[in-house]
Amino acid sequence: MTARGNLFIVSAPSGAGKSSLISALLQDKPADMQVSVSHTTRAMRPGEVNAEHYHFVSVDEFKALIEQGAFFEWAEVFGNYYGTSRTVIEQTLANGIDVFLDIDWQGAQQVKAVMPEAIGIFILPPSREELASRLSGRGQDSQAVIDSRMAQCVSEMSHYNEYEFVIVNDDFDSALTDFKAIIRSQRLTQASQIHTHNDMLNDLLAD
Ligand SMILES: Nc1nc2c(ncn2[C@@H]2O[C@H](COP(=O)(O)OP(=O)(O)O)[C@@H](O)[C@H]2O)c(=O)[nH]1
Ligand SMILES: Nc1ncnc2c1ncn2[C@@H]1O[C@H](COP(=O)(O)OP(=O)(O)O)[C@@H](O)[C@H]1O
Repeated sequence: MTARGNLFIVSAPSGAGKSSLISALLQDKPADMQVSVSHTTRAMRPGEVNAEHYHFVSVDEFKALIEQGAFFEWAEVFGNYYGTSRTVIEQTLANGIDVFLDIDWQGAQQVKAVMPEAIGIFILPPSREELASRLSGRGQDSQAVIDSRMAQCVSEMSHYNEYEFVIVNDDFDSALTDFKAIIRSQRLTQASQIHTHNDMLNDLLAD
C-alpha cells in the first residue's frame, strides 16, 4: 500500500515570498512533491501561464464550480475568487505525493477543519518596509493593487499563530533551508516511517 502524501498549507501576505519558496523547492521536479494549481478569477499577470500558475476562469465559471462541489476550499481574496480543486488533491495524496497549497488563511481554516493533519506553514517578511519593497520590485502589480495588498497585510499576518510552523523569509537561502527542514521532519514522524519502512520494521522486531 502506498503511504498517503502529506498536505502542506503555505500562507503569507502577498509579496512575502511563498511562491518563490515553493518554486525553489520544486525546481528539480521531485517525483514525490507537487504544488496544487488553484482556480482564480483574477486577471493573468505578465508571464503567467494558464494551468501552470493558475486555472484562470470567469466569475460565472467559478460559481458553477462552487455549485458542483468541485472545490476542497475556496475564498474571496483581494476582490477575486480563488479555490483548490478537490479531486486533484485527493488523487495526488492517495498516490503518496506531498501536496503544497499556496492559499490564504481563510482557505487554511477550511482545510484544517476537514483535514486537521494538514501541516500549516506561515511565511513572514522581515519588516513591512521590505514587504512593500518586494511587492514593488516584483514589478507585476499596479501601485493601486500594491497599496490595497499592503493595507491588508497586517490583518493577514495576524493569523500566523494558527499555523504549526513560521518561517521568516529574510535571507532567501536560510528560509529555503528552514522550509526543507519542516518537510524532512514531517517525513521522519513515526507514522511516516512505519509506512516507508514497514518490511524492515517487521524484520527488526520479529521474534
Ligand atoms: N483560499 C485560497 N487562497 C488562494 C488560492 N490560491 C491563491 N490564494 C491566495 O490568494 C492570495 C493572492 O494570490 P495572488 O493573486 O497569486 O497574489 P500573490 O500572493 O501576491 O502572488 C494569496 O494569499 C494566495 O495564497 C486558493 O486556491 N484558495
Ligand atoms: N528572501 C528574499 N529576499 C529578497 N527578495 C525576495 C525574497 N523572497 C522573495 N523575494 C522577491 O520578492 C518578490 C515577491 O515574492 P513572491 O514569491 O512572488 O511572493 P508571494 O508569492 O508571497 O506573493 C519577488 O520579486 C521575489 O523574487
